[in-house]
Amino acid sequence: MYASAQHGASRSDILTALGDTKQVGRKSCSTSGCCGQGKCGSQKGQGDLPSGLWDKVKTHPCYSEEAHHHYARMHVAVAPACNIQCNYCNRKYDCANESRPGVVSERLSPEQAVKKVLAVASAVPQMTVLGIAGPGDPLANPKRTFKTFELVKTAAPDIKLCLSTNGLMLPDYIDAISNFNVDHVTITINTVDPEIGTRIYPWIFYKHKRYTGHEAAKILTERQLQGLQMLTERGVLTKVNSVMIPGINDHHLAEVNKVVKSRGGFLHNIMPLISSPEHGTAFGASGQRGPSPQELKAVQDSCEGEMIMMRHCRQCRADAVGLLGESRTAEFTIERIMSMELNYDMDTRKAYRAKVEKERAAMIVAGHDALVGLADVSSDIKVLAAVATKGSGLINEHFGHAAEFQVYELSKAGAKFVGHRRVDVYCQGGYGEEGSLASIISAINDCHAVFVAKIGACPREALIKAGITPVDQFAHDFIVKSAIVWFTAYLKKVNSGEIAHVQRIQAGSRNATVISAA
Ligand SMILES: C[S@@+](CC[C@H](N)C(=O)[O-])C[C@H]1O[C@@H](n2cnc3c(N)ncnc32)[C@H](O)[C@@H]1O
Ligand code: SF4
Ligand code: SF4
Repeated sequence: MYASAQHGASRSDILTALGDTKQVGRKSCSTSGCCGQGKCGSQKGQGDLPSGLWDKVKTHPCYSEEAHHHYARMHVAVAPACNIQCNYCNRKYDCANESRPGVVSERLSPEQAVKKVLAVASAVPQMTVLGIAGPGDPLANPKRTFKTFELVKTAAPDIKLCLSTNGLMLPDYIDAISNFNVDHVTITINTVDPEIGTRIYPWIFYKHKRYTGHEAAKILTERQLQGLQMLTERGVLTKVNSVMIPGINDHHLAEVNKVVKSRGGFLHNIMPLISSPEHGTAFGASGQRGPSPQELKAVQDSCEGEMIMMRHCRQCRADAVGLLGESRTAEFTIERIMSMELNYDMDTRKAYRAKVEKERAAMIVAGHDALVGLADVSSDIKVLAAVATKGSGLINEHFGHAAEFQVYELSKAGAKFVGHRRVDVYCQGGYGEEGSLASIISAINDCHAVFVAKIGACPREALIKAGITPVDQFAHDFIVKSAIVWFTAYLKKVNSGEIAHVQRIQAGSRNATVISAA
């Protein structure tokens, strides 16, 4: 969503919260994308949320794009079994360096899981959410799943609980989900047409029986939609994941979006198929490709309407820990946790959140103020910009250390987060830098600029040669504000004839640019 639509409070509320009442009456923005009341944006965004809903999502890194800069999540791998087979999933393949759904290094008992939650919560005060997302299906392992929730709810009551399911057993566990105060549920719905389902799901196991073909896909779809409706009736916020599989369901995802929206889905996360022959999946073996970033964005854009589209999913491992895009899993192995001193202090966590909220408010105000400057420039140009960040909404990563770039679309409406690109880190200790630089340039080739905290002479020169402007004058400043200020200056130069606006070419090969290997 756009900078102008990233929060549920008005600019005045924010300034008041900041204690800056002097500024409350200052001119607020009046561009087409921003009404100056925080309820703005050319499309439905979280700025349009009623405050009750905003309160539910404002510290959830997956349910709020804006929150993902500040808050972390963790998954505990307590659910090994699954009751269906997807052609893109092989849970036996594990690689500690790989971030991809279904991948885990250690499976945990509920008792180990709660110990891990307390260890992470003590060390990472920005961790707000515990999710169970496999490596199989949480509802195919109900005892382990709900035991974990029960233990965590008692030991760490300030942590939100989440689960991610294929939905087959969802209607049977709606009461348990409500009783354990699971705040957020994700259902993977790749199709609402059983015919398409036959190409994604070879079998399901339901009520002690194995089903295949059309019958299997029909049962799965009906149970998923029934479960979604039941969650909506109970007031549980539901995210729908859809894996985009070119040639199979890409043309059908707009229909999925309509159907899940009509049943009360809150957020739609269309994510790219990850498929490599070495993962040992049916799609990997058949050569089924995933979408390019441009194909993914086009489908996400086509679904943008009444339902909020999630574009910042990192397709995490089933034992992921940290901010989205950051991997701290290796710091919290069972062996290490057992020897850790736990210091789970709710007051410290609360104080940390209060500090984060102040910083967040300052960031939003800075974005609003930058939009005021943009309001005076007329143009319908849109450009993409890549950003190197370690979090907190700041440009605070060195070009050479970035393992991903966040991508923003800049237009008169503001700065809108539209995705991220995983890259090989440029600094390789003197070996292989040329190769990684070429692949980074290929991955962000559709961007006009790259915002970094610092950049060396060699990559700077190569980026300029490729037509991408390296921008380091906003080091450690807010991303959204800086991007808008840079874009305002860019438009002014284009309008005065000082520079010519050129369309950027598409980002490079699919393998170089596909989002996260999660
Ligand atoms: C590992 S699953 C665990 C939760 C549950 N079993 C499910 O499928 O919803 C978490 C998410 O990762 C997605 N996923 C698994 N393998 C994938 C792949 N190869 N490419 C893209 N998404 C994948 C699933 O579709 C699901 O939305
Ligand atoms: S439902 Fe989830 S865990 Fe089961 S096969 Fe599909 S992706 Fe894998
Ligand atoms: S997989 Fe996506 S939705 Fe799940 S925790 Fe990671 S970023 Fe959030």
